[in-house]
Amino acid sequence: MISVDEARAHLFDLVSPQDVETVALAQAAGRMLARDAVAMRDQPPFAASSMDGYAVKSAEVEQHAIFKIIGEAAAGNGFSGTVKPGQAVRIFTGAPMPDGADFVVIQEDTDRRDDLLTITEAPGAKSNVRPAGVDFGIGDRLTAPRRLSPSDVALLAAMNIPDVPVSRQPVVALISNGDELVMPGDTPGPDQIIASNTFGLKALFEDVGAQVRMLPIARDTTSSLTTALELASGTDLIITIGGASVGDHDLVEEVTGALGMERAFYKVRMRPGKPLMAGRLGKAAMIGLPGNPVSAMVCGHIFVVPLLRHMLGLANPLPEICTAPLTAPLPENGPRAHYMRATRTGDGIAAAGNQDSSLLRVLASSNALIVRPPGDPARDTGDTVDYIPL
Ligand SMILES: Nc1nc2c(c(=O)[nH]1)N[C@H]1C(S)=C(S)[C@@H](COP(=O)(O)OP(=O)(O)OC[C@H]3O[C@@H](n4cnc5c(N)ncnc54)[C@H](O)[C@@H]3O)O[C@H]1N2
Ligand code: MOO
Repeated sequence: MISVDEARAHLFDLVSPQDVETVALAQAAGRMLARDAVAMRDQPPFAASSMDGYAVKSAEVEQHAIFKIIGEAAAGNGFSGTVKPGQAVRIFTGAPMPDGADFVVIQEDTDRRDDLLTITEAPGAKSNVRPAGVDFGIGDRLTAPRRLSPSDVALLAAMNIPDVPVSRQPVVALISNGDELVMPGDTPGPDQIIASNTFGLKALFEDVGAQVRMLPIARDTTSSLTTALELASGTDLIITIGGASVGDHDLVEEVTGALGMERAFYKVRMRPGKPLMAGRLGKAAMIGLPGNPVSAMVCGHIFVVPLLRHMLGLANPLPEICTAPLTAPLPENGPRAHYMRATRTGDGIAAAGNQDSSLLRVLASSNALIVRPPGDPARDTGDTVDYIPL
């Protein structure tokens, strides 16, 4: 059996970075920026007023000063003249500052009678002028790779970038297999349960930017699993769920072998998730996840999410490792790395009492996985442990 790090290295070797494609800005949210975006303009492109008021010369600003109003500057319609001593221009938020003016007195601090303006309150030192290019200037960059957030999309729009180079989304095929499985909403027979893993994994992988195709559940026959795997052709990553272990009805190894899978590894020194397998199947990478629901989800977090992030071009695709003090002791760990469902609170972190790999309720109420290396000795309350936030 190989270690988690070795398994991840093998997995990364099975894929290449995704091609770059161009998408319209309106479709860019959530996509991975593939090349730096470079601003082609300054923002704002001119010194602009940040308030509604009157543009004047700062040297003349004092309480009781009087000005003659000579015109108006609005957002989108600037004032073309020049402000001379003793003059003011009515100005609105976002309007270009008129030549000659470098201060905006907010209208609450003034009294206007026809064309005469009096400053009634002592204005503060703040000029209420945004310098040209204060947000960004020509040549400023939004650096790649980065997953584009709504704020990034707003910034790209302001930079006047209508088409965005992004990494093509990895297409993932998900194949649950087992005679016991039916889809949520179906009526299970007396020996059947609901296929939950497909849904949890789909959500997990879409959350990091993959496109997921949920294929029909394969039955426990070689022909059914073969058909499902054939339906997955053309995808970047084929993931089977269940049937990975040593039981008579665990067919993934046999069927993928018959289809010519070049196996990279089978079985990892970890818990849950030991019967993980991976290799290449045609042009796609293939991962066989264990069927136990928590094992499948933990392997999704530990292996598949980093693999997808790697395919999308991120330099640091691995899960973030944090540390926290234990609020309850832990027994000695066995020979496999253990990813323990746990709850992180303000006081520290505690593992759930029951770590059975079938318990989705425990997983759903956990917000962290404590990471225990193989052979980790017993730990006391207060000892620092590593964990991965979920
Ligand atoms: N003799 C041994 N038995 C087992 C070993 C072993 O080393 N020797 N390993 C155990 C471990 S660890 C795991 S994990 C499981 C994994 O087995 P499989 O990958 O073959 O999974 P299945 O047997 O098909 O299913 C296990 C369990 O999970 C349920 N399941 C499967 N798919 C789904 C799904 N899509 N949604 C919800 N639940 C699913 C399935 O009904 C079973 O209850 O093997 C141990 N056995
Ligand atoms: O190691 Mo299996 O993946 O616990 O249930």
